[in-house]
Amino acid sequence: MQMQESNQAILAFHGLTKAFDGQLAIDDLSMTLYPGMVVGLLGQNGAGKSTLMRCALGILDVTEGQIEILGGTSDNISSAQKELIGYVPQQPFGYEGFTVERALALHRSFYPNWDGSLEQEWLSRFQLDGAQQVQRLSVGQRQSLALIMAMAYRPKLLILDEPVASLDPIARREFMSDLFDLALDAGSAVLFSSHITSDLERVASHVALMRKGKLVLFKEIDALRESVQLVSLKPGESLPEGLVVLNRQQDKLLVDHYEAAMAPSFTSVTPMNLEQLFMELHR
Ligand SMILES: Nc1ncnc2c1ncn2[C@@H]1O[C@H](COP(=O)(O)OP(=O)(O)OP(=O)(O)O)[C@@H](O)[C@H]1O
Repeated sequence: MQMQESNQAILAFHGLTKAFDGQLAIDDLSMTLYPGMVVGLLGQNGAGKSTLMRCALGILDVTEGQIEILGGTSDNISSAQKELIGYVPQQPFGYEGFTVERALALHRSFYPNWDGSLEQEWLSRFQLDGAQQVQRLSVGQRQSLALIMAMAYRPKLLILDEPVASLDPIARREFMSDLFDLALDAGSAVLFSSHITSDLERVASHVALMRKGKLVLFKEIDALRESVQLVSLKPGESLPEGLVVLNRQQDKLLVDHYEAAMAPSFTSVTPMNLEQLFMELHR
């Protein structure tokens, strides 16, 4: 996907650091999301993904650094800006005691740009019954409802913390393609975390890989297949200039910024899919 750098950033982290009781959860992280970007955030449990999202939304104060969000800053998000942001936390939710229909009616009233036909389309897609009590919904149905609530007003910025973990494969696949359409049609940016690397490969334009609070990799998913490789150096050869070592395991190196011209320096060069890359990074 072609990104226009001249577009105004929708979300930008500048040297973000977040500590809890002196323990770093985010460590000097910088990353910018432009319109049309669907960024898949990948990292082990505790890597800092939810913390990053909660800092972006001003739910958590930052320890150091700045976050720009929709032309403002995360410590002072206006109600007009909030109408342009959709967020689904890892554990939605509220609306206990409401039916699905009443919960949606209340939620809808906060968003002037609510798209009723999109809401109806998704309700039937997820087979949600408007008369059902919210507290009686299954975990996956609640997640579906949370997604409708976060997306039916076509937000400019959509932040989803493991949005599909409880969805069945059919719902997941359909939702994922909607996500992509939303970003492209509405010129929105999406930041979503997921442990399902195949989903991420299918819909993300970019992957952001976090390890222990640091952003280890942030690049277009297509570029990843070229530039990240598992290599073994020929005896006596030194590492080509420009190559960045992400991890080292005996004679195997996981490298970024690989180029075909560097091949003579290695006895083996193995491309990685996202899951393999993730495994190699954490060996
Ligand atoms: N409110 C908090 N108080 C103290 N420590 C916290 C708090 N929230 C998160 N942490 C710590 O920050 C680190 C990052 O947690 P975070 O929830 O961001 O990870 P994550 O990548 O989202 O993990 P998962 O994939 O399990 O959801 C962890 O060590 C966690 O214990």
